[in-house]
Amino acid sequence: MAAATVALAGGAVALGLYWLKRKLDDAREPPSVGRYPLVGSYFHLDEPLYLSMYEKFGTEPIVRVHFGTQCVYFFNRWPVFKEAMIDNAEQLTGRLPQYLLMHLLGDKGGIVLTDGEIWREYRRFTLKTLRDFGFGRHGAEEIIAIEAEHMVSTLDAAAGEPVETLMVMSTATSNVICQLVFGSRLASEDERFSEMLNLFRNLTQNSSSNFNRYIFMSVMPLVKNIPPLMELLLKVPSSKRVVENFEKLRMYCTEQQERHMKEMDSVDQARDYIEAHLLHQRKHPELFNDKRLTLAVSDLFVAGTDTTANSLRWAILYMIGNPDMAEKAHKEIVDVIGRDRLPKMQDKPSLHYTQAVIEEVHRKSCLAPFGVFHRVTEDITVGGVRLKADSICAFNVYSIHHDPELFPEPQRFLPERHLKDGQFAPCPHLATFGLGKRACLGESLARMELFIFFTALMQRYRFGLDPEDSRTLWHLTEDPEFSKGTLLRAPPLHRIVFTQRA
Ligand code: HEM
Repeated sequence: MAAATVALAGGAVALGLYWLKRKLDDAREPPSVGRYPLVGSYFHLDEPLYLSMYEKFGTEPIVRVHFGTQCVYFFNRWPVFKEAMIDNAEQLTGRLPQYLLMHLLGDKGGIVLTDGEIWREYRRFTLKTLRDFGFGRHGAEEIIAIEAEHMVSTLDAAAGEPVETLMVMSTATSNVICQLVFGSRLASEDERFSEMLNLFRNLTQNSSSNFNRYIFMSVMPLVKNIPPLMELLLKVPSSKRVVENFEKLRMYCTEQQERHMKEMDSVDQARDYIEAHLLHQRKHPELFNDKRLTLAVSDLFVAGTDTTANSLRWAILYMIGNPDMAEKAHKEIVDVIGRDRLPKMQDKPSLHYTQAVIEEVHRKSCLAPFGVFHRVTEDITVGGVRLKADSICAFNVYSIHHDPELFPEPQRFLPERHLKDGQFAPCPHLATFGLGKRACLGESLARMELFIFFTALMQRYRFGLDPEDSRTLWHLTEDPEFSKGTLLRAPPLHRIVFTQRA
């Protein structure tokens, strides 16, 4: 009896001390969305999280969310975001440790999820190689122009019947990556490619994967110290599905690599990313190998396909919502380019209003609302808050892009924000592609694709909603439902009528 009383009293004291410590810790820390022991903020997460964080904590520079015991610091306003990513660029180059990936592959690698020397070398190699193949120069422009021609001929063939846009746009954007990476238009030429596109989508746009992500992040710090937990995690049906999808992706990339390897003996000048890698890995086998190549290739697809495709889908929807702006952009395009040829990058400097529209699409759509999570590599201070090494950080693109001090009337779609005396003057406070050393590696390619595809569509068509769809524009652009728990803020599936202009 006495022992039980002592145990109870001991438990109560421990709980009290825990509560007191947490109160003291919390007083020194930025506000939290709320949390309970062990489960963290799970029961406080109002989805979509980017929106509830903006509505409840819009004026707070940093907000904390607890994924189980793992605290994540969200930079919620521009000054702290910039202070973190620019002033502390080197210390923000870490990523979440990928124990699961390492467990599956026996290795780490790729670009998006890795860090340290492997990331640095892969990022440098990838940027250089894609640049050599015309990333940011004529090579990529030619590839995009061919895809723009295919896109408009698909839309012309629909002859005014409603078209589901995600497939058309993502086929075009993934063909661009296919050409640079595989040297062919696989997205159109291989029947299995649409299955691959669906797998990418499952990783980024499936709201049920939110729960997985929460569990994943919550248990990761424990997995490191308790290996059987990893085995258990891999048996949960939802994580099993993610692993299976990932495996299919990996197998597909491996097949493409093997096809290239067979032809490699006769090649001393690389024609695409895979060949460049295979040649490079002969010289630097200590860092570059087949497994890491597969991961780097799937990173380029996951990061480079649906991002650009969905920005285009947003642009079309915003033009439907703002027909006067659509007419103004169309007139500018026809005045500068005419109707007889497709747009080129050389036209860009003359198309001020069109560029401002695209910039406003980036601001308003907040495509990747939390970017990709970062890990702090050594102790730093941001916004007066001490972030210890291994702290996890992210940024809330939605809060930054809807800050009324930076963007008056933030809910309005206003291309004029990015014009000065009629000239394109992009607003410097956009977080679309991230900032600093880990900013989007594909930004220049994405911008080139968006310019050519969007301008080609605006030159040729009027856009309209499917008359048989009962949903309004609000359901497709503003309804919080469709972006609950997803990594990408993509409009729900819908069809658009493309009417050729006279
Ligand atoms: C509108 C289109 C796009 C948007 C909005 C976008 C946005 C982003 C964002 C927010 C990040 C994370 C930045 C950070 O961690 O702080 C990122 C990373 C990345 N993006 Fe993009 N992206 C787009 C297109 C592309 C394309 C076309 C490619 C492919 C060539 C690409 C490849 C990557 C890669 C490889 C990373 C990881 C970089 C690293 O970790 O070092 N992205 N992107």
